[in-house]
Amino acid sequence: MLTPNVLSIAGTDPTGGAGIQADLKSIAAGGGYGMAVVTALVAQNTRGVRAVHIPEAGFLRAQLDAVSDDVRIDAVKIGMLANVEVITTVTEWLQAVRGDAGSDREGPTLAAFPVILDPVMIAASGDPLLAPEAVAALRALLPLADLVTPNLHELAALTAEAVAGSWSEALAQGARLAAASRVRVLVKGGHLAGAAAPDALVAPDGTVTEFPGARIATPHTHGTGCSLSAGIAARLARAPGDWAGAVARSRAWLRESLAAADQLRVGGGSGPLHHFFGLWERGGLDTAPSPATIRAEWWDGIAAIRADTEALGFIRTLADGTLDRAHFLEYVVQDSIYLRAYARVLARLSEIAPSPEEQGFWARSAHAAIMGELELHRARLGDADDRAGAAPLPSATTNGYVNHLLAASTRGYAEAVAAVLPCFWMYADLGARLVNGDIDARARSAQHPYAEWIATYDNAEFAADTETAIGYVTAAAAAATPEIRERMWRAFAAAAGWEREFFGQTPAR
Ligand SMILES: Nc1ncnc2c1ncn2[C@@H]1O[C@H](COP(=O)(O)OP(=O)(O)OP(=O)(O)O)[C@@H](O)[C@H]1O
Ligand SMILES: Cc1ncc(CO)c(N)n1
Repeated sequence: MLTPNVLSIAGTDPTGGAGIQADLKSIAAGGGYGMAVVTALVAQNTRGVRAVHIPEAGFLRAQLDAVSDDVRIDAVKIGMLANVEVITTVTEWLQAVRGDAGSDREGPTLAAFPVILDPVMIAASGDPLLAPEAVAALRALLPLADLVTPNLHELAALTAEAVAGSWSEALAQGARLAAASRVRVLVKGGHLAGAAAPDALVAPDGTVTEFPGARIATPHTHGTGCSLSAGIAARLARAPGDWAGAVARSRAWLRESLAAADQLRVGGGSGPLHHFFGLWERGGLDTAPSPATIRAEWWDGIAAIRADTEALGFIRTLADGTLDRAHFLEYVVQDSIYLRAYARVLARLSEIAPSPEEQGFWARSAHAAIMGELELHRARLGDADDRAGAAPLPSATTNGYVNHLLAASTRGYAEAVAAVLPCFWMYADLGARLVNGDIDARARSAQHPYAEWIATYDNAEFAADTETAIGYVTAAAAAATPEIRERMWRAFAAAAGWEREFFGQTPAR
C-alpha cells in the first residue's frame, strides 16, 4: 500500500501542541505522510494567544497550488481559517482542484479526496481564532467538506443556536447541522460537564454512530480537536469511505495519547497530548536492521564455523573420494536418526507458524525431511541395518544437536526457525561447493566412489527452499525486538556449531 499524502491547512502553534504542528504529528501517528499549508502564524503557547499574523491571500493560494500542482493529495484536514479572505481562498482552491461537488461526486479531471473541516473558532484558552463576521463564510464552506468536527461551542455558532446543555441536545443540534448542510458532523463531547467524553458521527440522513468513552483526568487537552481531525484524515486516507472506523481508531489513539499527556512537561498552561506515546512504547526507538542486513551479518558471523566445517577430515575425504566406507555409513546412520527428530521440529514449526504460507512451508519441509532424505538413507543403509539387526543409537553429538533444536522449538517461533536455519543454509552451501568441485575437483568425476551420493546435493528444489527459509527467518528477525533478535542469532550460531560437530563426529583422516 502506498502511504497516503495528507494535507493540513491550518494555523500554527510554536509550542507544537495545536494547529499545524499537532496536525503533522497526528498525521504521522495515523500512518500518513503529512503536508502543511499555513493560513495564519499564531504567537501562542499553552497559556494563550499573543498575536496572529495572517499572510496575504495570494501567498496562501501560492502555497496551496505548490502542493496540488505537484503532489497527489489523499485527504485534507482544514483547521484555523482566520478570516473571510482565507476562507474564500481555500474555497476557491478546493473548487479548482476538486470541483464543488465534494469527494462523493468526482469530476473526470479533478482529484477526489475527502475534506475534514475542524471549524476552529476559539482556542482552548478562550482567545478567538476566527473573525466573528467570518462564521457565515465558514457555514457556506460546510457543503464542500465531507466531515465537520465542531466542539459544542462551534456547533452552536454554526447552527446559530444556544450552546447545547446536554449530550442529547448536542446530538439533536448536530443532526440539524448535518441535514441543513448535507455534511457528516462529528459532534464532540470534550466540553461536556461530567464524567463522560463521548463523540458521535451524525450523517445528513440523521443516522447516529456514538463513540462512548469516560473522561480522562488530565488538564492537558491543548490541541485535542486539531489532533483528532488530523488523525481522522490520515486514517480515512488509508481506508477510504470507512468514516466510523477512522473516527473509532483516531479516538483510541487520541485517548491513549491523552492518558500519557502527564509524561510531557510543555508549558505552564494546558499542555499538549503525547502524540507518539503508544507508538514509542510498542515500537521502540531502535532502528531495526533489514532482513538483507541480518542475512549478511549472520552468514559472516558463522564464517569461522563454516571454514572449520569445510576443513574437516570427513568433508575433505568425502570430496576427494578417500572417505572410508564404514565411516561414511556411520555418518549416514547418525544422519537418519537426526532427520527423524529434525522432521518433528519442522512439524512443530508448522504448528506455531504465524502465516498460512509459513505453516505450509514448514509442513512441506518436514515431509521432505522424513520422506525424501530418509528414503535415500534407507537405500544406503539397507545392508548396514541388516547387519546391525537393531535400531542404531544416537551419538552424543546427534543428541546434542537434536536437543538444541527441541529446546529452541519451545521458545517461540522466532527462535525455533533461527535454530533450524543452519541445517538448510550450511548444508545447501556445502553441498553446492562439493558438487561444483570447489572443495576438491575430484568430486566432479563420474568415477568418484561417492558420485551417486554427491549428486544428491545437486538439488535446485532444496536450494530454493533454503532461500525461502532464509527469507522467513530474516524477516522474523527484522520484525523482532532487539532481545528476541539476539536470542535468534544465538540459536542460529549454536545450531551452526552443531552442524560442524555433526560432520566432525565421524572419524576420518
Ligand atoms: N478529558 C478528556 N478525556 C477524554 N477525551 C477527551 C477529553 N477532552 C477532550 N476529549 C476528546 O478530544 C476530542 C476533542 O474534543 P473537544 O470537544 O475538546 O474539541 P475541541 O474543543 O475542538 O478541542 P481543542 O482543545 O483542540 O480546542 C474529542 O474526541 C473529545 O471526546
Ligand atoms: C493554530 C491553532 N489552531 C487551532 C487551535 C485550537 O486548539 C489552536 N490553539 N491553534
